Amino acid sequence: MSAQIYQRLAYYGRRHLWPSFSLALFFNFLYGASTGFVPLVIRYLFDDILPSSDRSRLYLAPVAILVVMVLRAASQYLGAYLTETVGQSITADLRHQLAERILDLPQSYVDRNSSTVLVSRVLTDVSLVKSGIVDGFSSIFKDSLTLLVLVCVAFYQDWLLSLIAFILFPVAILPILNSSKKVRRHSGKGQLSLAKLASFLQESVIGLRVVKIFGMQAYELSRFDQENQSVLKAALKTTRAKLANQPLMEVIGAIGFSAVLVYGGENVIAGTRTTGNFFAFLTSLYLCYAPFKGIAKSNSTLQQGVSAASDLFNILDTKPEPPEASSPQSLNSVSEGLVARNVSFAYGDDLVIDDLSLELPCSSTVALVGSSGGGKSTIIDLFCRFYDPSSGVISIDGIDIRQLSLASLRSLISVVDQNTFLFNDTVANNIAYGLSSASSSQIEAAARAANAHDFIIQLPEGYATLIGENGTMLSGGQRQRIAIARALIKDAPLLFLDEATSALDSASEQVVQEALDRLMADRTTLVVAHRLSTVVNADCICVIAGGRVVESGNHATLLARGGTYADLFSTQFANADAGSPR
Ligand SMILES: Nc1ncnc2c1ncn2[C@@H]1O[C@H](COP(=O)(O)OP(=O)(O)OP(=O)(O)O)[C@@H](O)[C@H]1O
Repeated sequence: MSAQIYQRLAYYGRRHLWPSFSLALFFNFLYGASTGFVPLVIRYLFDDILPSSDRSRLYLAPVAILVVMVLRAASQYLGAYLTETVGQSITADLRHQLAERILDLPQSYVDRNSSTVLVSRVLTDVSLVKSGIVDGFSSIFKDSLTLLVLVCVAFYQDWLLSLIAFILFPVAILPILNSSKKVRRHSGKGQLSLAKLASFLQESVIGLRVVKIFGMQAYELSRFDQENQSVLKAALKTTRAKLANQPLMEVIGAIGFSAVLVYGGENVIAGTRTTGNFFAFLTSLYLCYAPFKGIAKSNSTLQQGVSAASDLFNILDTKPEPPEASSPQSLNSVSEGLVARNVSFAYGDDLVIDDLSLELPCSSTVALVGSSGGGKSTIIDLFCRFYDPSSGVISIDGIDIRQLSLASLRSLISVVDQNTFLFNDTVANNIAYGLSSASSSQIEAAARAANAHDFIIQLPEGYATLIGENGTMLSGGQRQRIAIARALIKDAPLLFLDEATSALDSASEQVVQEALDRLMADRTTLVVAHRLSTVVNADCICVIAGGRVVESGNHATLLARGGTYADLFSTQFANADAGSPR
């Protein structure tokens, strides 16, 4: 499992193999090799220079050490910088791929997962992967090279003493592997809890009005604290697993060092070993200690990165849905219309659309009405291919929409619903969202047609005004008119209106309805509406109940029939002094 993750991370690294990674390898090797030079100089000093009382060679030694140390410092700087470059570039690639995948995530995935958890998880995971690669992997890499050089130097100096010093090192491998698993497990749980925590906070901020009006601050805080405790527990477990190796390393190091001290010391006293030889060996051993401990420490950082990478790869492996046809077709316009034949669809096991058949002829207006939960919005989602039906066919001009490329299908459709989503950008950019190349005169024309121009020019910076997160600076009716202007600019032949005026008061509704009338002109329109007054002029009204069409016809026919529509209509006009239908 983790081998696959390393493999995939290595795959990302391939692009940076030359020159960054290769040079990083070279400089890290140089760094390790230069460390190994120190004990050799010490041995030379004690065994050759000092006994010979040769002053010229004595002054040469510090010069040599200085040169090597300058080389070492430069290697350290360049090695660290290049490794960081590789790590940062890999994480940038990963971020790009994640953004690409998130923009393509299946709607069902988005329905199942909290958006904040997803977003904050991705962000924390990416930063952990970065630390795993840059801090973890690069330190392990550098320390391993240094350790390798020092062990070689030690064996070169004295294989027997080296054997005594290093014989216990392999004992540390099993506990390290064991703690790696624990670090991965607890760190994964901690990341999830942290993401949930972020989600709580964001929800509380977005829903602050509701929290305050219901006086639920204490309740929200207790929910937060519960998750906060989970984060704390996971963090402490991760820390315990991380720290577990340190004492073991110390003990192994101390045992090795003591054994060398006794055996080597005996040799020096017995005269079978020179002091220089022994001191140089002890120096090698001492120098081994830092990289040896460093490997164990960095391994934990690497494991956290591996755990985070595994979560990110799960997102990357989510198949985009719905799938594109193997050789998708394109349509630039609609000449016949849209037809749904015997379409069924379920959210999980919950059948919501049941053998529905419906026609939306070109240039006509068809209305979907009916009680809440009947499946009207789901029908629009199916027409946009946010979901695919489990059976039946939806076609445009006789072509199954699954055979059309997603881009082509969606270029034929504009949707205006009651929850218009606006981006935290300028008014102009929000209007031009469907056509980023739109000129300012096109934007203004669309805004005028959408009855939005007058309020836009009242804004502090007119069309250049930033409208805040999801257009918080605007009223519901203003947001709707921006959405209508956006649809006008897109100029798609199919228009789906889902309760586009339901959230508005009658004065705003009138202004928005006027704009909608302009938008609907010469377009093929599907309107979902609860207020029947808005759909009486439709060419065809379909009453939806239990995911199927239970009645259809124009207003007059349906009223005359005296069925469900007639009941709905009379109830609405009896309950509300809604005035006469348009
Ligand atoms: N993303 C979803 N996941 C699971 N079930 C869903 C989802 N969206 C809607 N549903 C369920 O599907 C059914 C139909 O919902 P839909 O929104 O299509 O009805 P509707 O007729 O548009 O309702 P309304 O008039 O209240 O907007 C409902 O029972 C709803 O709970």
